[in-house]
Amino acid sequence: MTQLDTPVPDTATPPLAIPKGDSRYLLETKGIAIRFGGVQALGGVDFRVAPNEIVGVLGPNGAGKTTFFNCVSGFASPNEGRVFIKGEDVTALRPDERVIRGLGRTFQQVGLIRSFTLLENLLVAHHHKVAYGDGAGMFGMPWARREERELRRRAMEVLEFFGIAHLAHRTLDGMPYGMLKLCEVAAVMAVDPDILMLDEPLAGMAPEEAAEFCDRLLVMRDQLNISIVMIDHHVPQVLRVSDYVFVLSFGKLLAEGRAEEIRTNPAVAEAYMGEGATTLD
Ligand SMILES: Nc1ncnc2c1ncn2[C@@H]1O[C@H](COP(=O)(O)OP(=O)(O)OP(=O)(O)O)[C@@H](O)[C@H]1O
Repeated sequence: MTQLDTPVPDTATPPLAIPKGDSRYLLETKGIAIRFGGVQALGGVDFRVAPNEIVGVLGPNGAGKTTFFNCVSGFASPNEGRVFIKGEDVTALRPDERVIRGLGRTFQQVGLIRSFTLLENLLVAHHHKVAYGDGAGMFGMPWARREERELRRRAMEVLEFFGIAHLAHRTLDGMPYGMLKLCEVAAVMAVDPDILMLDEPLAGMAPEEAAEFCDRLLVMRDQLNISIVMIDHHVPQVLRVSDYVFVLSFGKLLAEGRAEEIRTNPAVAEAYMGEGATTLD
C-alpha cells in the first residue's frame, strides 16, 4: 500500500519548463515517447515507483512494455521525456550508470552465462557494477583479494536468501527454466539494487511455479526493502502481488491504480478481453 499512500500528485509541467524529478520516488518517468521509423512505440508515458512497493506493468502484446523498460534502464533513448532515479535526471546516462544509482533489471531472455557456475554468474554481475562504480580500479590492488572474498561471502548470502546456495558451484547448463529465472533474479540482486525490474519473469513457468516466484517477490519487498517493477502477461499473478499497476495500450497509459481498480476497469477489461468486457475476471 504505497505510491506514498497519498493521492497522485499534480505532476503537470508548465510549458517549456524542464521537468523535475520528485525525490520521494525511487523511479519516475515524465512524458517518455519513442518512435521506430513510422511506429510510435511510446507516446508520452508518466510512471512512478515509490520505495518498498511492487509495481505491475500490464498491456496487450505490442503495447510498448519492453520498449518502456528499455527507455527506463538506458537500453533505448527516448525521443522525448525524462527518466529520474531518486529525483535525479538520468535520461542521458548509460545503463551501467543507472545500475550504480540502484536500478537492476532482467531481460525477457535469461541473461546469464550458462557455462559458468551460478556463483561465478553472481560475481560477474557484481564486477560489472564495481568496474564502473566507486570501486573502479580496485581489482589488481593489494587488497583486491580481501574484497573478492567479501564479494563471494555476500553472493553466497544472496543465494541462501533464494534457497539455491546448494547450486552455487553448478553450471547453469540444463537447468529448468523456472530455476534459471530465479538464478537471474539472484544475479541482479547481487548488485544490491533499490529497484528490481523484471521483464516477463513468469513466461514459461507452470502455474504453481509462477505463484511461488510471486510469493518470493513479496518476501523480497518486505525483507530486503526494495521496490520491484514487473512486466508480465500473467494478469492474475501481477494483480495479486502488485501494490500499484500501470496498464499500457498502443504506447499510452490506459489506466493506473491499485490492483482492485485495475481489475474492474472497463477500458482495461476491453483491451484484454475484447469489446463489452467489464472486468478482468
Ligand atoms: N527496435 C524496434 N524497431 C522497430 N519497432 C520496434 C522496435 N522495438 C519495438 N518496436 C515496436 O514497438 C511496439 C512496442 O513493442 P514492445 O516490444 O515494446 O511491446 P510489448 O508490450 O513489450 O509487447 P510483448 O508483450 O509482445 O513483448 C511494437 O509495435 C513493436 O513492433
